[in-house]
Amino acid sequence: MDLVNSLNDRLLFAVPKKGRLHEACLDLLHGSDIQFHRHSRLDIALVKNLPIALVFLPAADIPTFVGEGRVDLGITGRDQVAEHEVVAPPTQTTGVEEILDLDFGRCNLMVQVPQKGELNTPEDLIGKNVVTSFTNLTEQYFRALENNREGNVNSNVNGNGKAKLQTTIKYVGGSVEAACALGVADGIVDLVESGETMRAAGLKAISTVVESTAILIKSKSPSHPELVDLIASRISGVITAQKYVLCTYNIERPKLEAACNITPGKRAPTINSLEEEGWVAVSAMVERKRIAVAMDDLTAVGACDILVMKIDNSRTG
Ligand SMILES: Nc1ncnc2c1ncn2[C@@H]1O[C@H](COP(=O)(O)OP(=O)(O)OP(=O)(O)O)[C@@H](O)[C@H]1O
Ligand SMILES: O=P(O)(O)OC[C@H]1O[C@H](OP(=O)(O)OP(=O)(O)O)[C@H](O)[C@@H]1O
Repeated sequence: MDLVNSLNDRLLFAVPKKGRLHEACLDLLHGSDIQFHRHSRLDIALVKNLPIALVFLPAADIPTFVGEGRVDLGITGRDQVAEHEVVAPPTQTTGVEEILDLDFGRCNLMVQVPQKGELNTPEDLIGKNVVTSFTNLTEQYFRALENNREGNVNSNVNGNGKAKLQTTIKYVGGSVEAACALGVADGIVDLVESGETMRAAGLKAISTVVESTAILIKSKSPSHPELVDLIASRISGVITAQKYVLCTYNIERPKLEAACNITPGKRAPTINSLEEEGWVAVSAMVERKRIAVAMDDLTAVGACDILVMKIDNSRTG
């Protein structure tokens, strides 16, 4: 098969090839009925049931490919888009547009220093060594910090007219947390989710550079705009289905208002009369993370026969 020619007329959709976002992206594709078979060692897979080709790329490279319009659609972290945009700010024709927040891959890019030590604020790191995989955002962060420092007069200007950074920023590709213990860095800028990696390395967070989740992005002029809308709508349906459950219960009409305040639904609760005089049946979407408390509260106001159902898929407004 001539793979390159078979990419003609297909929407190109970039997906992280490994790492923290990979599995969740495969689940999203599956839930959106995007069917493909990926041959081992091949980073391109043709979708069987839609004119789309999936391109498996490192999450860090996806903003570049989408931003330059080589790839139409992509999933990556908001942190990666921000890192890319420091060096390639969006123009009218280049850059990416965020279409959807995918509600997974939640983490913060944070400034971290040893738990025990004299460094307690980001300003304490000015003039010291900082190690990170996010050199552009880190440089931008420390440049702002150095510029804002009271009484800062930095006449030391480099070739591109920018003040020379007093803080030294070094790149490492992974295991950033080891840098302080190994004496390579005084502080680091790295991602924190649960904080376990940070604490295990004897570090503490002292500031947030960027808050991140996985996002669906598109190029400024995608080749198949109608397909972009279709994919966004399918993915949005899957995300909503993962985020909500359907809760149904019976309640006496006088208690209905109190119950509806607990389960207002996404738009509004559906209310049907029961054959039994004075009783109604209610169904409403409830955020999965709120459902246990909602059931407690519904019981307290007199709801009964409370059932909770998983939503397989959805299309909601
Ligand atoms: N601990 C985490 N929790 C949630 N999301 C994370 C976490 N670490 C990274 N991410 C998100 O996933 C993106 C990709 O990071 P990850 O480190 O998995 O990529 P990678 O470098 O391609 O993979 P690997 O680390 O396996 O080489 C990050 O830019 C961030 O948006
Ligand atoms: O706060 P936590 O839940 O502990 O997660 C944070 C860790 O996750 C990411 O690394 P990953 O494990 O993906 O590997 P890496 O260090 O090689 O990038 C990130 O770089 C942190 O090291």
